[in-house]
Parts: sequence; C-alpha cells; structure tokens
Amino acid sequence: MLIDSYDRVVDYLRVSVTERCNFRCQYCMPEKPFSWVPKENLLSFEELFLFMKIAIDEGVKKIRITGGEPLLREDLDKFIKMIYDYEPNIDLAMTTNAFLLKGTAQRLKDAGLKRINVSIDTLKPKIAQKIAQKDVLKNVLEGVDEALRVGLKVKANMVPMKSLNADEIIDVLRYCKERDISVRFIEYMQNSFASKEIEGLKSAELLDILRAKYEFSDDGFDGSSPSHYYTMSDGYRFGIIEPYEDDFCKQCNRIRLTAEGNLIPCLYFDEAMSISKAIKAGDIKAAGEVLREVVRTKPEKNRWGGDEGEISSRAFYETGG
Ligand SMILES: Nc1nc2c(ncn2[C@@H]2O[C@H](COP(=O)(O)OP(=O)(O)OP(=O)(O)O)[C@@H](O)[C@H]2O)c(=O)[nH]1
Ligand SMILES: C[S@@+](CC[C@H](N)C(=O)[O-])C[C@H]1O[C@@H](n2cnc3c(N)ncnc32)[C@H](O)[C@@H]1O
Ligand code: SF4
Ligand code: SF4
Repeated sequence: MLIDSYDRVVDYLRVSVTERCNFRCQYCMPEKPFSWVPKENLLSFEELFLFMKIAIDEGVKKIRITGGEPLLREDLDKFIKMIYDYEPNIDLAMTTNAFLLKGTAQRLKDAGLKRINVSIDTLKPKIAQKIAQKDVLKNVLEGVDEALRVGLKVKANMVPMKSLNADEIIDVLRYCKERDISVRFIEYMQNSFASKEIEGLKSAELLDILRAKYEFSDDGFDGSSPSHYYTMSDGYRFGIIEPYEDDFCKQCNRIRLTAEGNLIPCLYFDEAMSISKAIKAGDIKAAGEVLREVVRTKPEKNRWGGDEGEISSRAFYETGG
C-alpha cells in the first residue's frame, strides 16, 4: 500500500497520455504551445503499462486517463485493455472533450473503460466555437450520446465564465439531469497559459444561481473527490469544485503522471520525479522506488489559498487537470 507522510493512502493515479489537443480552450490552451514534448520523449503504451502494473501492485485502485486530449493518442483502447486485463477491478476512467468519442466509445467500453468525465461548458454552438476556438458542439454532444448508449457512466465538467457561458448553468444542469449525468461546476483557475480576459464564477455566485431555481442539501465532500456535492429533492446530485481551496487535500489520494514520465506529487508544487529512465530500462525496482519516493514527499496541501491571488503556472494540458 502507498501511504504518504500524512497517513493518506495514495490509490489514485491520473495518467496524461498526451499534452496535445484538438481544441484550444480559452481557459486551458488558447494558443498552440511554442513546442510540444518531442514524440521520442513520450512513454510508449508498453512503457506506461509497465508502470501501471507497478502502481497497481503497490495498491493503486483508480486510474484516470487524461491529457491534453487522450483520444488523440492512437490505440488508446489497446492501452486500456492492457490495464483491464491485468486488473479488471480497477476503477478505470477517462477525462475527455468527447470530440472523437462517437467513433471510439464502443471500442473503449469493450476494452474495459468504465466511465468518462466530459467537458460540457455550453449547449450553444457559437459559444462552444468561442471557447474551444473550433466548431465542436455537435461532435461533443453526439459523443456523449454514444458513450451513454454503450453503457459508459458519464460525469460532466463545466467551467462557468462571465460573458461566455455563465448564463447556461441551469441549462447545462438540466441537460445533464435529464441524462442522469452528474455535473460538476469547476471554478476557473487562473493560470499563465489561459486567455487574460477570462473571469470565472466563484462558488458563492454559482450557488446563488442554482438556489434561485432549485432546493438542495449540502452533502459536503464525498471520499477523496475535490468536489463538494449537493443533492436535490429528487435525488439528483451535482458538485462544485473549488481548486483554490485546500480542505479536500486532507483526503488527497492522488498522484499524476505526465506523458513523458514525470510523476507529480501535488498539483500545486512544481516538484516532480521522472520514471522515464527506469521504465525505459525495464528496471521495475528503480521505478517502484521513484513511485514510493514521490508518495513519501507528497505535501500536506496546496498553497493557492493565500491572499496574493496566486496564478498557477501549471499547464492543465500537461498535468491533465
Ligand atoms: N486543486 C485540485 N483540483 C483538482 C484536483 N484533482 C482534480 N481537480 C479539479 O477537478 C477537475 C475535474 O477532475 P476530473 O478529471 O473530472 O477527475 P475527478 O474529479 O478526480 O473525477 P472523479 O473520479 O469522477 O471524482 C480538474 O480539472 C481540476 O480542476 C487536485 O488534486 N487538486
Ligand atoms: C486539461 S483537461 C484534459 C482532458 C480533456 N481534454 C478535457 O477537456 O476534458 C481536464 C480538465 O481540466 C479542466 N480545466 C482546464 N483548464 C482549466 C482552468 N483554467 N480552470 C479550471 N479547470 C480547467 C477542464 O475543464 C477539464 O475538465
Ligand atoms: S481543457 Fe481539455 S479540451 Fe480544452 S484545450 Fe485543455 S486539454 Fe484541450
Ligand atoms: S492540491 Fe495537492 S494535496 Fe491538494 S488534493 Fe490536489 S494534489 Fe492533493
């Protein structure tokens, strides 16, 4: 079992399989980065799988594939099947923009993927075009329909932003509710890669909008999720994620792996240790040591909550969110 120095069990690994993306979301990657990680520096699926096996043997129970856009990586279903065949009980999930999901959902489900979290920021084609800088909405919604049809469990993530999609909070919730998709509203996190004009809604503003329309109870946090959950009288549950807070850090159970093999103990800090050399040499013992060291050095909590209004220099597309 992987236990950090604050007695937290680390059993959730988020794996970014690529930093590339077919969208240019205003809040994440409005411009194509100056340079991508060179292809030869990326870990192959075989190499990533070698590390997945080590992590699973050490007690990891939940693996989330993310990115950039994970569906851009060819043969993703084969990678998922490798993990599933090794340990079918893993909570195997993916975070995706859903653009390519219509043609891939069935294969991913057959390979062993259990659930997906999809970014649904808007239901208006023109706003989707503004946010992603591409005409994406039709594909995204068809992708969600297909995921539901093949039996994948779906959650939605929405980042509400003033003058863009803030007036659609109720509409997105309604869309999700009708499909039994739990939606989480994520506070926009200022970061040095995002468009400068963006202004996100704070959780208090979100709650005011939702309270004007619905009654709901406050359920607090659920396990290790950073989402604060609320339940409506008919049982529908939605969440609010405040990435700047640190109250959920007490239950933190996660580490992150980037596509080039950097293992990140905490989203806030820049520290990371590479597993690349060990994995490329097939040195399971050395890779396991890096894993245990990263868990050992996990900080207690993030420090975004200071008065300085700190801007994150972490690229979401690199860490996978
Ligand atoms: N500050 C902080 N925010 C996080 C962390 N993990 C996730 N988030 C935020 O939550 C958002 C949604 O995460 P998802 O990729 O949907 O994954 P998840 O919330 O772990 O999903 P579930 O397994 O379905 O609970 C991310 O984009 C971040 O904004 C974390 O460790 N720290
Ligand atoms: C980086 S994306 C990667 C997966 C996939 N491309 C997607 O968009 O779902 C993961 C999550 O990060 C969130 N995200 C990206 N930039 C953000 C920001 N500045 N503030 C809050 N959430 C952000 C997205 O909304 C998405 O839910
Ligand atoms: S949020 Fe996801 S879809 Fe949007 S640019 Fe970032 S990685 Fe791509
Ligand atoms: S900010 Fe760091 S300590 Fe807090 S939940 Fe995220 S990864 Fe864990």
